[in-house]
Amino acid sequence: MKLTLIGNGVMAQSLAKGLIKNHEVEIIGRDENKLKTIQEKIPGITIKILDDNEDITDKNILFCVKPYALHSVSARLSGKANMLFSILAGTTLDTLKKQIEAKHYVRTMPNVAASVQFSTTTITGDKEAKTTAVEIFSSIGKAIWVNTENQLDIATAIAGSGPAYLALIAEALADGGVKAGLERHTCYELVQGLMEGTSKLLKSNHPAIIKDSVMSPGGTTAAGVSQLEEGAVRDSMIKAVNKAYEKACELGKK
Ligand SMILES: NC(=O)C1=CN([C@@H]2O[C@H](COP(=O)(O)OP(=O)(O)OC[C@H]3O[C@@H](n4cnc5c(N)ncnc54)[C@H](O)[C@@H]3O)[C@@H](O)[C@H]2O)C=CC1
Ligand SMILES: O=C(O)[C@@H]1CCC=N1
Repeated sequence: MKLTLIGNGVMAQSLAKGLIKNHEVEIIGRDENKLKTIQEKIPGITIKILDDNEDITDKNILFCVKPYALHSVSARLSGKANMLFSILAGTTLDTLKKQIEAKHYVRTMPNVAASVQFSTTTITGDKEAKTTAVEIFSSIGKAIWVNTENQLDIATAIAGSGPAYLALIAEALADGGVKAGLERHTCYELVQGLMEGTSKLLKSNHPAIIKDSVMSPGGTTAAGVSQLEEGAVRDSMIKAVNKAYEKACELGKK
């Protein structure tokens, strides 16, 4: 299937890198230099500068611009697309329908791990497009269909923004090791392995069981965990997800 990405930013590039393995991919953007660099980095991709009257008739569009750019970019599009897959945080199906013509509308929330085919993507929208949407996003990781846009906004706060939270934790853990005297490259190697191993365990174990199994009475983990509790790490995580969800709702009202 041919997919046309509109936007040449971070997320469009992450998606293009992953999707090119199984699809024909075209990327339309406003920055010629960036497009040329993308073509060098992703062999096989087609690049195109966004016209003032960009014909999207019958195309399958992945809309990848910032939410605030929706109006200005959609004003430059003409014709009726086949499927419109939006990745815009918060932006509702109703808003998309008012701005861009398409036969089917789908909201998706992938993440940057799309570039390594490990995105966790939440999807909702026209039921007629469900099979195709799940197929496309399964080719770049895990695809989860939800029934409401509210669920997608909550998922945005976990898996869309989530790589930033986990990267922040990874960096902080490494900083802790450096403070204690271990070389930084070794700390990053440890953290990378730790994240990968824990992710594998999480596939078949409840988080509380993993935590309990590591925490020996009077041991190192109990000492570390009690410090995390003092820093209100759990509470901060819960609040972070809720703040991000509120922001997605706020973006949807603009
Ligand atoms: N960065 C991430 O991890 C994720 C981002 N998203 C969503 O993806 C979308 C894009 O985000 P990023 O790639 O991070 O942003 P970015 O700033 O890297 O890319 C935005 C793109 O929009 C284009 N653009 C902006 N205004 C334009 C205009 N007036 N005319 C033509 N092109 C215009 C820019 O040139 C750029 O190609 C956002 O809507 C965001 O909510 C969704 C999931 C994850
Ligand atoms: O920060 C944002 O708004 C976008 C949506 C999810 C990840 N990045």
